[in-house]
Amino acid sequence: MTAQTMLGKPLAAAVKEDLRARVAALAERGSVPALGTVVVGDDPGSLAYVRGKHRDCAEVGLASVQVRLPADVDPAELRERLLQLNEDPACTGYIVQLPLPAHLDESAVLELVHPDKDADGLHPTNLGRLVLGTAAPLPCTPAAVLELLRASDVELDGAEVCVIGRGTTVGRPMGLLLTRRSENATVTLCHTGTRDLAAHTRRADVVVAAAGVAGLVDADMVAEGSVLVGVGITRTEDGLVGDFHPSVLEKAALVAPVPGGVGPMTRAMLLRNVVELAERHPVAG
Ligand SMILES: Nc1nc2c(c(=O)[nH]1)N[C@@H](CN(C=O)c1ccc(C(=O)N[C@@H](CCC(=O)O)C(=O)O)cc1)CN2
Ligand SMILES: [Mg+2]
Repeated sequence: MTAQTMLGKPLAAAVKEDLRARVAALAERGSVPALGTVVVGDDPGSLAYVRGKHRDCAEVGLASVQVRLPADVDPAELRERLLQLNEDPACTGYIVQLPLPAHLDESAVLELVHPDKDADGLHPTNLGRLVLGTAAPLPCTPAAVLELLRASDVELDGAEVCVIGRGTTVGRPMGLLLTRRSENATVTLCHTGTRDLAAHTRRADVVVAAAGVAGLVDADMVAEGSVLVGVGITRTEDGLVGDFHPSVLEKAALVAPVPGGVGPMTRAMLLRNVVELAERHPVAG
């Protein structure tokens, strides 16, 4: 079997087209939504991702504003800037680009973002809403994985899904999304302490790999005809490498590649969150 691929770009383009119309409708009602980005330090990868977010905003007609702070910023100064964004009526929602420098407590920083302005869906209140199944902005990467699976008509009802990675931005919320009644999957959440990873991945209809370990899952570890979604990404001398070894392509039915699969959709999901926040809490621009 040679796997088909689930590509993120065409799907992201369709999402953006829908969002452009919704942003135009908001503008007609006098509301101009804007995304804020907060970058601490000058990590080239983070700066590139944030540049992409501002470009994406412009593409769909959203305004955007960037806050940049030095890598050694005083936590009190960062707090002050986030509280200003919480109060700023021109900012619909914002994100704090991760990872943060080591002297900052990531969870404490994310908790400073007002839940109504949480464009990344990572505030504890919004993660709690995800647990309860009430309306909330969804974390962008798990939402992107779900949209890719839906677009390819992957049957999730009753499916065995193995998620590799227990982080707050991907693995844990991924498990919560997939086990909602509307998705109805059975999820096994694996991590670095999992004793026999292959036993879990081999049993799965769908594997979502967010470990960030290049080539971690090879053909021998997956079922014939399975659906594989790559999230983890490693930069090597040979370029970007995902968590799935290329050998899986001979065994799987459907693969979301790295790069080119989940990444572009993650960006589109951030835009969708901003537009939904604006529709829920309109402000005059
Ligand atoms: N506050 C946040 N920080 C981070 C998030 C996030 O969702 N919110 N996710 C990642 C970085 N990220 C967005 O911020 C992101 C990563 C990768 C891609 C992407 O399109 N990847 C491409 C490859 C492009 C490349 O790296 O050269 C792909 O997979 O095809 C988009 C967004 C961590 N921080
Ligand atoms: Mg830290």
